[in-house]
Amino acid sequence: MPLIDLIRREMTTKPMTMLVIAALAGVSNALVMAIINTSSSLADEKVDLRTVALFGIVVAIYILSQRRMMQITAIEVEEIIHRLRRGLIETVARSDLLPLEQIGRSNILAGLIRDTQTISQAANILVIAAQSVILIALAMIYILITDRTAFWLSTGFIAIAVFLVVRRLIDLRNKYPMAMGKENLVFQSMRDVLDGFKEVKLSAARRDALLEDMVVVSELARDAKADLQVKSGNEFVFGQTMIFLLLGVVVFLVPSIGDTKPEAVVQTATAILFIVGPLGMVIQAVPVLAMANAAADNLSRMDQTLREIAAASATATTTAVTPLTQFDEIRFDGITFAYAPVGGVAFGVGPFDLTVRQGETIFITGGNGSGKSTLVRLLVGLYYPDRGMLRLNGQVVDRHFYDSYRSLFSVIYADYHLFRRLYGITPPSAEEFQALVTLMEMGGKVALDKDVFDTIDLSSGQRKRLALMVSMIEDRPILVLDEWAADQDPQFRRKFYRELLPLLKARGKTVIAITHDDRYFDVADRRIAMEEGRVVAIVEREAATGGEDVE
Ligand SMILES: Nc1ncnc2c1ncn2[C@@H]1O[C@H](COP(=O)(O)OP(=O)(O)OP(=O)(O)O)[C@@H](O)[C@H]1O
Repeated sequence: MPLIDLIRREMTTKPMTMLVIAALAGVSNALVMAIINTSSSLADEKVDLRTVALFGIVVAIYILSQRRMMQITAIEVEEIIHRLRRGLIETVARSDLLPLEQIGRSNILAGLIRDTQTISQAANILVIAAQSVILIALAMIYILITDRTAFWLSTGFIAIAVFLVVRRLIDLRNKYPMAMGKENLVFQSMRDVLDGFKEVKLSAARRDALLEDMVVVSELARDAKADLQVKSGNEFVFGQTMIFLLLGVVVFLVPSIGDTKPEAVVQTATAILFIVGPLGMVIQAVPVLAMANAAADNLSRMDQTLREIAAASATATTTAVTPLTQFDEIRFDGITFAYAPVGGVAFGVGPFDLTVRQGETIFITGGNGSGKSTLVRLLVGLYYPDRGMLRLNGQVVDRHFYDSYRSLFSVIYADYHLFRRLYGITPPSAEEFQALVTLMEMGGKVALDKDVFDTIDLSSGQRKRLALMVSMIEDRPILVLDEWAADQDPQFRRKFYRELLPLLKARGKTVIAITHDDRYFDVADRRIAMEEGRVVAIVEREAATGGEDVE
C-alpha cells in the first residue's frame, strides 16, 4: 500500500515506540471502560478507594499516552510531508526542461499542494482509527472473559460486518484516483481564471465560455466526489446497523442460549456499546485511508517520474559545480534537435555549425517560430542536441559537464521570471548598485536592501531593466537576451543598442541577443539569420542603415 510504504520509508520514530504508546493509550482507554463497567455493576456496594485511585491512574496514563501519540503523529507526518516537498522540489530543480514541460506545472503543483495536504489531514483520523482497532480488540478480550457465548457471537458478527464493509469499500477504491483526476481538471481551470484574469476581465464572452467549461469539470468532480461520499456514508450506516443487530443478538439471543448470567449480558452489552464509537471511526477511516493512499500513490509516481527525469539528465548537480568564469570559444558541430511531434509533425532545428567567441556581440534574427529561442536553449545547455557535438574551448561538452557549462550564461528569456531576491548572487556594494540604477535610468524606482529588492511591482519595461541589472550583477561571461528591447521605449532602446551593448562588449562580455530591431543590426559583430529551424545567413559586421535611430 503506497501510504504504508511511504510512512515506513520516511518515519523516523521507531515503529516499536509508536506501537507501545498506541497500546498504552488503547489499553488505558479500555481499562477505563472495564473499571466503570465493573464498578457500576457493584453499585450497591461501598466505593472502593483503591478502584478510584486505579481509575485516576488509568485516566492519567490515557491522557499522557494519547497526547504523546497525537504529538508524535503530527510531528512525524508534517516532517514526512516537509521532506517529500523538499525532495520533489529538489528533483524538479535537477530535472531537464523538456520533460518537465511535458509533465505540466498544474500536475506538479497538485502533487505538492493537494496530495501532501490530503495525507496531512488523514493522519490524525488514521491514528485514532488504529487506536480504535486496539480498543475493539481489548473490548473483545473483555467480552471473552465475561461470557464465551457472547464473545463468539460478537466475533462472528463483527467479522461478517467488517468483511462486508471492506468488500464494498474496495469496490470504491478505484473511484478515488478518478475523482482526484477530475479535481485536477478543476485545478487547471482555476489556474486559467487566475493566470488569465486580465484577459478574462476584458471579455465577457471569454469569461462565460471559461466559466462554462469550469462548471462542467467542477460538476464532474462534484458528482464523482458526492458519489463517493454517499457510498462511504452508506457503508457507515451499514456498519452501525450491524452493531445494533449485534447488540440485539447479545441482549435477546444470548440469554436464551447457554447459561449466561443476567449481569454478564449487561456487561457484554455495555462493552459493545463502548465499541460503537471506535467501530464507527474505523469504518469512517476507510475512505480517508483510500484517499490518502491515492494521494501517496500519486506522489510516489510523480516522485518516481521526476527522479527518472533527473537521473536521465545525468548532470553533475549532485556534486558542487565550479562556475566557469571565462571561455575562449563555443562550437556547434552539426547540432540538431527536434521537439516531440505535435499533431504528427515534429519541429526540428539544425544542423547548426556555429562558433561563438569570447567578447563577441551576436544577434540572432528570424521570423516568429523560426527556431531562435530553440537555438538559444541549445546554446545555453537547457536542451541537449539529438545529434552533433557541443564543444567548449575545443573540448566536447558531455552531459556530466553541462552544469558547469551552464554557469557561463546569464539569460533573460522572453518569458523570464524576476526573483525578488538575488538568490545565489553576491550583492553589489551600495555604490555599484547606485551606478547601475543610474545607468538603467531606474532612479527612485527600486532599492536593494542587502539582497532583496524593495519592489518588483514595476512596468514591464522597468522589470526588464531590473532583470538586466541582475544579470550585470551576476557578472557571468556570456549574456543571452531574448528580445530584451522589445518593450523598451525608443530612447532607451537606442541607449540599449548604442550604449549598453558596446559597454558590455568593452567589459569583455559576450552578448547573444535575439532581436527584430533591424535598424541596429550594425551593432552586432555577427548576425545569424534563421528560417524554419535553419541558419540561412551569417552576416559579419553589417553596415549601418544610416540616418538617425528615430522610431
Ligand atoms: N516546448 C515546445 N514543445 C514543442 N514544440 C515547441 C516547443 N517550443 C517551441 N516549439 C516549436 O518550435 C518552433 C520554434 O519555436 P521557437 O520558440 O524556437 O521560435 P522563435 O524563433 O523563438 O519564435 P518567436 O520569434 O515567435 O519567439 C515553434 O514553431 C514550435 O512549433
